[in-house]
Amino acid sequence: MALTGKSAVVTGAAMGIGKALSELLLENGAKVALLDVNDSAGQSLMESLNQQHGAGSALFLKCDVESEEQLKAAFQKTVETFGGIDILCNNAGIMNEGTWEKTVSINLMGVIRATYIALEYMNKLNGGKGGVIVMTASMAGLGPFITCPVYTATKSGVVGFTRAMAGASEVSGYGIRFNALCPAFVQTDLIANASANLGPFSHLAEVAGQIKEKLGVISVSEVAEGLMELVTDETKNGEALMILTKGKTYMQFPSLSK
Ligand SMILES: NC(=O)C1=CN([C@@H]2O[C@H](COP(=O)(O)OP(=O)(O)OC[C@H]3O[C@@H](n4cnc5c(N)ncnc54)[C@H](O)[C@@H]3O)[C@@H](O)[C@H]2O)C=CC1
Ligand SMILES: CCCCCC(=O)/C=C/C=C\C=C\C=C\[C@@H](O)[C@@H](O)CCCC(=O)O
Repeated sequence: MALTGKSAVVTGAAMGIGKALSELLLENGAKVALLDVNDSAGQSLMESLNQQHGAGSALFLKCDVESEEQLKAAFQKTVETFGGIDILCNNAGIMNEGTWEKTVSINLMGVIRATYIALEYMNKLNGGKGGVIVMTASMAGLGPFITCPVYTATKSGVVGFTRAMAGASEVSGYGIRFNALCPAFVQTDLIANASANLGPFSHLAEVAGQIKEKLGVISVSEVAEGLMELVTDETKNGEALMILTKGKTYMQFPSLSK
């Protein structure tokens, strides 16, 4: 799938991994709607991206993935501006074991909320053109990250949702591929602020540090390269791509249907 002329929506786009995903999509010729709760970071990113890639190539829309109403308005505005949606990156996420309900609401419910709204525009059965939806899950979604049980639960849920939606789409003929990025530690504010957000597991901060030391920390651009592979390779559907300092691996899972 070539990206020239394609339209993408990225949630949590103002900073960190979402910013890197948006930059690489634009570099490859897509137009990008940047959805984020952070108004000032989102506005200034849009201005700088439009200077680099041409006026109108990036559109910032203030949007909280916890709000169905804000998501619906943002998707509608994207379609009005860019003429459709070909790519959705469900990237917005937090790690906070203290405010665990919010972690579930953003990381898992936000992904499901945005996906179902996107289907209204992308699903070939509704007159859409199809496309690809990529979730930023985590390596925590593949095995337990013991210092962050709720975060682990949300990311495991995202991997399961992605793989089940991939099968449902294939069998139903939605024309949409679903894949998940599963990076280990990535150099962003999320891990910089992590020790203060461990809630009832704050006594395990040192253990989290040891796991981080063992696995190493990758850059946001390494995650964005993984996104490009999952978006452009049309054979990829229902994949969970683990990204570590030592490279990328497609995960193998037991099959329930084949
Ligand atoms: N940093 C890491 O080590 C890893 C992060 N991830 C995942 O990557 C995704 C992005 O995380 P980072 O870039 O590291 O975090 P970050 O904290 O650097 O950036 C997150 C962005 O999401 C936005 N955001 C937060 N809540 C939102 C909401 N309710 N609605 C819309 N936007 C919202 C923030 O304003 C921010 O711009 C998350 O889903 C995270 O779980 C996955 C694996 C590793
Ligand atoms: C194993 C799965 C990787 C998961 C990466 C991810 O998706 C999210 C990570 C979230 C939190 C990271 C926490 C890191 C914390 C440490 O940097 C901190 O606890 C170190 C404290 C210093 C010490 O050694 O006491």
